Amino acid sequence: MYAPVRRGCSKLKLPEHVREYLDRKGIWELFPPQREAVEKGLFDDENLLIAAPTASGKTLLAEMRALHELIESHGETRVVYVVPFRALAREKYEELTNVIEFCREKGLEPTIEISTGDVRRPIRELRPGITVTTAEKLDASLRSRPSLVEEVDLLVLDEVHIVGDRNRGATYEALIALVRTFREKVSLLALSATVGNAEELADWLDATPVISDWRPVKLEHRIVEVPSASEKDAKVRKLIRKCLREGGQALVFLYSRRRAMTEAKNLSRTVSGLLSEDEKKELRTLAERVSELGEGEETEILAYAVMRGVAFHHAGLTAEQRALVEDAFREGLLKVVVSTPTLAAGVNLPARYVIIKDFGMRLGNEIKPTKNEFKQMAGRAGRPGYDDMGLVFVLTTSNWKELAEEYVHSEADPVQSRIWVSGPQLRRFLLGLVAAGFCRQIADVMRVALNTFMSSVNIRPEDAVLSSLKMLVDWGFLEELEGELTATKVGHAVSQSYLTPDSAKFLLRCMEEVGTEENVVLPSITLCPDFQPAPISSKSRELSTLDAFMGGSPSIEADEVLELAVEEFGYDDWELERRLAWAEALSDWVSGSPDRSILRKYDLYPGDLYRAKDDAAWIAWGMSRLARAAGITWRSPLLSRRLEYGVPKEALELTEVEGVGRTLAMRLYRAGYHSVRDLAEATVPELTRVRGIGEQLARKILESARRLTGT
Ligand SMILES: Nc1ncnc2c1ncn2[C@@H]1O[C@H](COP(=O)(O)OP(=O)(O)OP(=O)(O)O)[C@@H](O)[C@H]1O
Repeated sequence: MYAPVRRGCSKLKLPEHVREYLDRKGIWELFPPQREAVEKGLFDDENLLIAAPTASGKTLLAEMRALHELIESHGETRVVYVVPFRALAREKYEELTNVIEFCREKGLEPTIEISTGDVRRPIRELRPGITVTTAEKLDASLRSRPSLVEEVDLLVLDEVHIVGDRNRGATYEALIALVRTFREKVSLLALSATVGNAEELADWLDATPVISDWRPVKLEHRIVEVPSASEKDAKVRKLIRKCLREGGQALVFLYSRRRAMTEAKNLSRTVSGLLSEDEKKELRTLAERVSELGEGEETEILAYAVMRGVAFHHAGLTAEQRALVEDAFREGLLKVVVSTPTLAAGVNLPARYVIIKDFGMRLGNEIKPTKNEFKQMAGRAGRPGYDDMGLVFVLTTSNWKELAEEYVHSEADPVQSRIWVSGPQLRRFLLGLVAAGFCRQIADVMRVALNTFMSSVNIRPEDAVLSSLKMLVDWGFLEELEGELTATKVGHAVSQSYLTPDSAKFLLRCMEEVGTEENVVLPSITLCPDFQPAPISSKSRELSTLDAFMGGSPSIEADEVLELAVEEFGYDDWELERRLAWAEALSDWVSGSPDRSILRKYDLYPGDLYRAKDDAAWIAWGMSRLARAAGITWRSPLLSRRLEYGVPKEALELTEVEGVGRTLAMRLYRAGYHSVRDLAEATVPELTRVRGIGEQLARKILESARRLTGT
């Protein structure tokens, strides 16, 4: 049953349940892009691409569409909501939970799940309801469960312009091509920022475009010419004071994590004088939580700034710290966030003032920001419901003023396909198609390739596909006989591990030619391209890099790994140095060295360390599968789990006990508890003698240990 929406759009008909849902959310009128989407078939099973600015209500359209399909199917539809960044998943999951709750109140039984991160634990099934996931996770899952593709009814592609991203674009594009080829009945809702070629994207997706530059809050740009860096600092402080006095919040963007941290510290002096006593009290509590969630100097500085109403935000923070900062900023408690552009790309965090401090900076071969980065950052200005206007301040010297003007007045750049220029991802995609059984013939592979964005804009994929397939055959991952393709045993293992074939080939060589002991495996991991090294310092070491990560004893094996890496990937000294520094840091990690000392020794951010150990645990797991498939004896059986938990072999067992993480496992081990059985036989008073264990935790540990040992 359809009913008109109240006020402002009387001609528009909405399904009754959608109207009720909007009523409950207090939404009485649709925004212009939303009206257009309804008129163009949001509720009529149409594929749609919505390209509109931040906060123009795209997510709400996805909620309405999902709700409608769930109600119409009596709760049976399976909606897959794909996000390009893990950080976005949590936010979307929370919003979409409202849809599921609404359906359940109507007596239906759909569920909502979030599945991101670890590709070692694939999605097993798509249940009726909504699954929020990342492109990587879904792509990896399709390798072990290809039939998942037939379970996708509605595919929501959030931030689909990320297809043009240098690092993540290829996987997103490949995934879309795969689902569209093998699930003809899928309906699509693609959401995008405003991009220069939204119509081309829509064409590719067979979707009706809804393109709008309507914003809920007006945006105004001010280009501010500043003669010197020191005057930039003074200018930022002045703007922050003005913004806060007006009751607003500010985002400051700049291009280095270290400078973001220093800037936050400096600005905290300006901001603290403008806080009320109540705010200071709440911020003290928040700062304590920040300290609990991380270690090291950066955490201390973050807590210091947070106590004064300011935070920095970048990928070096732990996921929990970032979530805390984001929530506190949304609640208005934090007044200023200083960030690298990652925040603009990945998190929905609007503010009244956006200050772009580093306009016209050379980073490598690029002038920063690029136009699309600029649009992303500027687009965060103006908080709907709080601000009448969003103000973007671009601080620049006279030589970049013209470029700033151009950015302000021009359209966003077009999205370009990355798939054919990103060799390793393309090869992973093609190998997966064959190994998972989606394609048997070269012609089948071409059929999928023709569904990529690149093909849809008339760039022919044949040459790239054929040369990549040939490489996969040469490397022993595929076999080809008269156009018929099959994956070899090792090829299957590569595909299921989700390693790129390029990394897998190198890792296999390391294992075959050098060995599989831990001292070979750790540098093999950090030297393969699937390990993406975050900034790390190696200056603390006195020995040569190679000697140092071997704990001071030079090793012929490690030298051989290094040579293979140079041969395969042509790394320069700088790249080798930092990848080897990571091998050393991870070696400290699996030896149980305290987080704090690792962070200090290598000048690391906690988020970078934890991400690196997760990636390394995945690669080690992948290596063990490759070894098995290739008939190589794997001599580091516990390494993947030790990388995950950061403990030596002897203490690993203790981490099976509930409530026992890395730090506690090491403390318990040192206190003489060497097995779960030792713990099961302990008493509460004995356990509370270990630092960090109170009575409650002691009981929990005992219970869990006794359960595990059946005593
Ligand atoms: N028609 C509406 N009336 C009032 N508020 C709305 C309406 N549509 C959406 N909103 C609210 O505006 C805010 C932004 O909407 P939404 O998150 O859907 O935008 P978006 O385009 O998805 O943003 P982003 O690109 O950052 O993800 C949300 O708080 C949402 O509830």
